[in-house]
Amino acid sequence: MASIVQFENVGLRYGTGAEVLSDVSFSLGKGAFYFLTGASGAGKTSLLKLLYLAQRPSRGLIRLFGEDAVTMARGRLPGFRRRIGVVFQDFRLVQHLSTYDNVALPLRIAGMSEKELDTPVREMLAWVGLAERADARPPTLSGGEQQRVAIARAVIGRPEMLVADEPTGNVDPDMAERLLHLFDALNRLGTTVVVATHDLHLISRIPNARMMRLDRGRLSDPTGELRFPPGAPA
Ligand SMILES: Nc1ncnc2c1ncn2[C@@H]1O[C@H](COP(=O)(O)OP(=O)(O)OP(=O)(O)O)[C@@H](O)[C@H]1O
Repeated sequence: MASIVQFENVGLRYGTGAEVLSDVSFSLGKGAFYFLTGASGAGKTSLLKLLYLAQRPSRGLIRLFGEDAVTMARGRLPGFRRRIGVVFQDFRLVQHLSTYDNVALPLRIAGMSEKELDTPVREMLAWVGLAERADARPPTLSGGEQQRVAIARAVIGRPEMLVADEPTGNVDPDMAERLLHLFDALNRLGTTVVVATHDLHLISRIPNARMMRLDRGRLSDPTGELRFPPGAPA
């Protein structure tokens, strides 16, 4: 399988603190589905930030979409980021835009006309159960509703890679399953998916997913040979 991401001996420290990620080496296969697990504080969000280019490593090599992401000129970063859909742990919705406009944003940035984007945006809102909340602004939405807007916005543009940080932390189990189904459908269309979660039930729902586990800043399998979850066919 061709790889879309390669990390070699990556380390990350914030400021002058101790390393929060050390000697992290792995590669992600194009079109595969990964879960990232690990205790609170193990470094999951930090690893995802490196993946979506919000953070540069303190040491090591990162290749993304076949290019060196560490030495890449700053001016090229936005173009790369547009190829990645991100569901942030704290949602980061545009507060003054409606639900509809938040979800439409990636399609507008990609140059789609209002006429073209209306149907996909409305279908996506219906899928995440927010058709009735299309005109509401984020401050009037519940945490679970905001999380669903964030997910809809991240997946609507069919990015090459989807990176999601605890994307079902604020919704009930039925909705979590529905959202996972959305990630699975996107994955079947070719998107490489990386989901950080503590939810073992969710992990068991995608039998072909591979596992990455962080333990205090280190991958529990230092060879980077990422494994299928227990009980799944190898
Ligand atoms: N901006 C920052 N500045 C300094 N230290 C940070 C920063 N962000 C994270 N850390 C530290 O890095 C370590 C890893 O944090 P990170 O958020 O990556 O863990 P996590 O596995 O995502 O945790 P959680 O499951 O609780 O979200 C923690 O010790 C945290 O305090």
